[in-house]
Amino acid sequence: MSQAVSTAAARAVDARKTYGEGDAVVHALAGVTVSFPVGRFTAIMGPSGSGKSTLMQCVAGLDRLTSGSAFIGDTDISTLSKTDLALLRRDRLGFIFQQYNLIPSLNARENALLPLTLAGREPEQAWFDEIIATVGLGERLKNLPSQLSGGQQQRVAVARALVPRPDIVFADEPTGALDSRSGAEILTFMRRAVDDSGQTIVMVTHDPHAASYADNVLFLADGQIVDEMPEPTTDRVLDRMKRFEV
Ligand SMILES: Nc1ncnc2c1ncn2[C@@H]1O[C@H](COP(=O)(O)OP(=O)(O)OP(=O)(O)O)[C@@H](O)[C@H]1O
Repeated sequence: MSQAVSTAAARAVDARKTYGEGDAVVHALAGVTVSFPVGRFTAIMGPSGSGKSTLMQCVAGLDRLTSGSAFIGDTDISTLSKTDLALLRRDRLGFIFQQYNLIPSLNARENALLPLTLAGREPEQAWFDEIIATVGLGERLKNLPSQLSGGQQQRVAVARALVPRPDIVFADEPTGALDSRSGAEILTFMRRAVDDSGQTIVMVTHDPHAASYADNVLFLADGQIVDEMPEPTTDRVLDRMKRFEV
């Protein structure tokens, strides 16, 4: 990638991840060097099994590379202990998954504040209020997850990821479980966080329309980055994905 190292919120250098051995070996990542620029929204696409989730998990410190390095800012996370990695994830990263992963016994407000509560940090009230207003949760803050629709639960998960002002938000199929309208709302919130607050977002998706909200799309195939597309549109991403199918 062309971005200077100093503007990378996260990056990977010759990242390799291997599963199994002998005849059964799988090179989930086969030497990926990539940079995720600060204040930009990057989507990762590619056929099933191309290594998208593995790349995200290894750069986000949820899994370890077999070789190569992954950095969050200037921190080489490949060398961190399990405990330091957990602290880095807690203090510097936000996560949004397809399944919202809310705590069933906590209401929407408590769920949205959970990363701060766990870190012993006080919320910045004005910022919290702004995010809650943006994602349209004001009326629902006292509801338990079971009293919310899927789209509303994902709004809570988006608020939970953004409230601590993380260096990066990693999102894995954030709209995968939502209808198209709720999905569009979630993507609009994510886009707004980048445009209005300079949030850095990295998102894995199968959906060309979801990818069109990003500033740049990276295409993976067989564990390698094979293409990228700045300023994507749904149709152009769809066309590029079709070329993987031949
Ligand atoms: N724990 C594991 N053990 C063995 N092989 C694995 C494991 N996790 C992933 N793989 C393999 O690594 C490759 C990349 O998987 P990965 O989940 O990163 O792909 P993906 O592009 O995210 O796929 P999908 O779009 O289907 O979610 C695949 O061949 C997968 O089968």
